[in-house]
Amino acid sequence: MSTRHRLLSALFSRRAQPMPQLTLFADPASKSLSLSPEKAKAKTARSSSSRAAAYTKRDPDPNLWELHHHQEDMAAASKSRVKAKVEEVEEDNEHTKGDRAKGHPGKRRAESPEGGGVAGKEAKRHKNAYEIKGKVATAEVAAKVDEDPPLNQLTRLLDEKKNSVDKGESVVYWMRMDDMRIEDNTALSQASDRARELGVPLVALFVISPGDYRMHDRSTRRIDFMLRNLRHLKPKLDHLNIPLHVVSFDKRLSIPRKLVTEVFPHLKTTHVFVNIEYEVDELRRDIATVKLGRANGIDVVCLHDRLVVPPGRSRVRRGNRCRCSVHGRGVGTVINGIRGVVLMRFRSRNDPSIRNDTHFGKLFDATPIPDQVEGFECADRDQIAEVWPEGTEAAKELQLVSPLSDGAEHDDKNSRVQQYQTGRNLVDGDNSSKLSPYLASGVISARMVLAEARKLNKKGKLESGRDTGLGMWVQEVSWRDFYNHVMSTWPRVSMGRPFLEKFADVQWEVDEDHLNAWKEGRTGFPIVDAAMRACNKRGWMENRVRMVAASFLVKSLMLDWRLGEKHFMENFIDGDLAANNGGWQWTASTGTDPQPYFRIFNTLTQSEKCDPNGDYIRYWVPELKHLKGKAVHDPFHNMPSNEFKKLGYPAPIVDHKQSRERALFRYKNVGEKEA
Ligand SMILES: Cc1cc2nc3c(=O)[nH]c(=O)nc-3n(C[C@H](O)[C@H](O)[C@H](O)COP(=O)(O)OP(=O)(O)OC[C@H]3O[C@@H](n4cnc5c(N)ncnc54)[C@H](O)[C@@H]3O)c2cc1C
Repeated sequence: MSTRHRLLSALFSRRAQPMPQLTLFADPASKSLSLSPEKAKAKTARSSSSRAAAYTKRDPDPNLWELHHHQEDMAAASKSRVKAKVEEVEEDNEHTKGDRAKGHPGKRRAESPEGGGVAGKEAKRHKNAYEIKGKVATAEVAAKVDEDPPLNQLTRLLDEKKNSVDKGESVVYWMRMDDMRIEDNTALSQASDRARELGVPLVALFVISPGDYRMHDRSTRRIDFMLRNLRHLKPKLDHLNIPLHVVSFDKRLSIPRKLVTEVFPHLKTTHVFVNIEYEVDELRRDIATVKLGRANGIDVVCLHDRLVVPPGRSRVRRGNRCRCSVHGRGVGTVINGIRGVVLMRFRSRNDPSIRNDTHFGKLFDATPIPDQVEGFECADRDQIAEVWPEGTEAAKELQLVSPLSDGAEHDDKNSRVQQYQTGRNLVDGDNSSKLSPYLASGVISARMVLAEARKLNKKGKLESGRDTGLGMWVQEVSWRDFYNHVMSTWPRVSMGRPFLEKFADVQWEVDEDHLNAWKEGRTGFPIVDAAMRACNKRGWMENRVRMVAASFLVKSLMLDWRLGEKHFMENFIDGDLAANNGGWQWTASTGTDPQPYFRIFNTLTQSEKCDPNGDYIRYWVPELKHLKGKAVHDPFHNMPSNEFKKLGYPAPIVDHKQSRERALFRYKNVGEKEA
């Protein structure tokens, strides 16, 4: 058994053996797991060049993004460099100004500086109100963007008749941080076809943007995973004689201009292929790149790749509800309709003569992949790398509940995938695939996993439904598709707005101590604390405990769901805006599928259901490791107070019954606080 598999089974298969504490990472007996100070030393890479350049014609009523771009450009021209934090503050302020400049009086904002419900002076005292301020669009701006979502704008742009472009000397595949693979990659596959047609070499490009990562709350683990995957891909591309060119632009809004005016000309290309990212900022970046490219004789081709079924091709609505179950069946129907999942083939490699080319030959070593990104140094990189190794092969090797695992072909009752139906809500064992980091970074594609899932069905169909483990698993993968559909159709959700605007002004508590207790796993609710400590230590959580921890923050502590959304993004290795936002909005009852506000998770009941023997809690909350029986779920109410005190574990920070009533009142009477 490899070191990694030992570690994985230690971390995930808790029933089988006594669970080691997470200090096992530094286990002296296992040298490969101990921290290496040398490795931890970071080299930082940053390229910064500020060339003022004219930007494309602006709309008379510029949207927020373009406004930001303009302001950033002006700032770049006048100042050489401003510290990262200061920049964000300025950007946030411009955001607010921008809304007003467009004639939006910002009524909600005046009442609720967070764009949500913490009113007046109180909000200003809340440190975290500042953190999320500026990332929350006003209701008016969000509604306007929803009217004509950026994906529609991009689609129209791509459908427009375009002028033919000159041949150029290369074709570029611009790899994004969520399509980090060679296999089944639409843009890469089409770029390689085009290069072959034109008889020119294919070049892979990767853009690092710390400013983008800061703005989008990327976790250090996710960025480290990105770099590891990039390093893993480089020799593979090299083997195909494809150079990987890596550039770094701190200012995310300058990317289209930098690429079109500097990078693409340097790569001597007029044909660029990308896979579309469905987040608002990313779509706007692509719109700008396509427009600017066209104005400069460069064709930027944007393709659907991230999802099994591209947005809009499967029904997500029934009546006036937008439901994943409908979508899940839609995915099955589309795939079975086209007789299977179509995987993209990568057909051609560059001619080896590229290496002797005076220009392209140099690209192979010109831009090394940085060891770390400044501001995103991953403190626990070695441990995280052991648990979540990079590369498509590693994803396929996960011996967990996945159609990709060995043994998955046994679709009898012993099959792990079939057991998913009963096991998926249990957190005390090895019950789910752990593929989310790989799917979020595109190290494997959702098409690849569904193609494997389809093979497991005896009739060769893609099952989707709640009746079998496999069907259920496919449905879970459909959630990923679904939330991307939602985000691209209602971009408001990636602008900090609730999907259901009627809950925008729910009144949130302002309590730094409660927020920190939640983040650090010190709430006195063992299952919540276990989940949050797991999040902090391994950058990942099982779905059920994500829901429990999220529900506790929102409904029990009555803290703004966006604070939790941000914290998860900043810590998870699988941080993904669509899935994370979808999960938070579902839990906060502000989202699509029904989780009505009056359905509030009972933390204790959830704990007993998802961790029946308490093993998960004992593992992550060592203060409770000697507790027997049900006391482990609620030690405060099940132990004499002097015994409880000896545990060194906190008493519950809220009363479940009272907090439930408070949540019910605040959701029912949006904008009000109970007397
Ligand atoms: C509050 C909250 C935040 C979340 N944040 C993220 C996130 O940042 N990134 C992320 O990938 N998932 C997120 N999820 C969804 C889900 O919890 C994880 O995808 C899942 O726990 C990953 O474990 P797994 O790979 O073993 O999943 P499995 O159960 O094996 O499912 C297979 C795959 O299906 C997809 N999937 C499963 N459930 C969901 C779901 N509810 N929504 C979207 N996709 C799903 C994932 O890609 C997953 O890897 C969140 C859920 C909640 C409730």
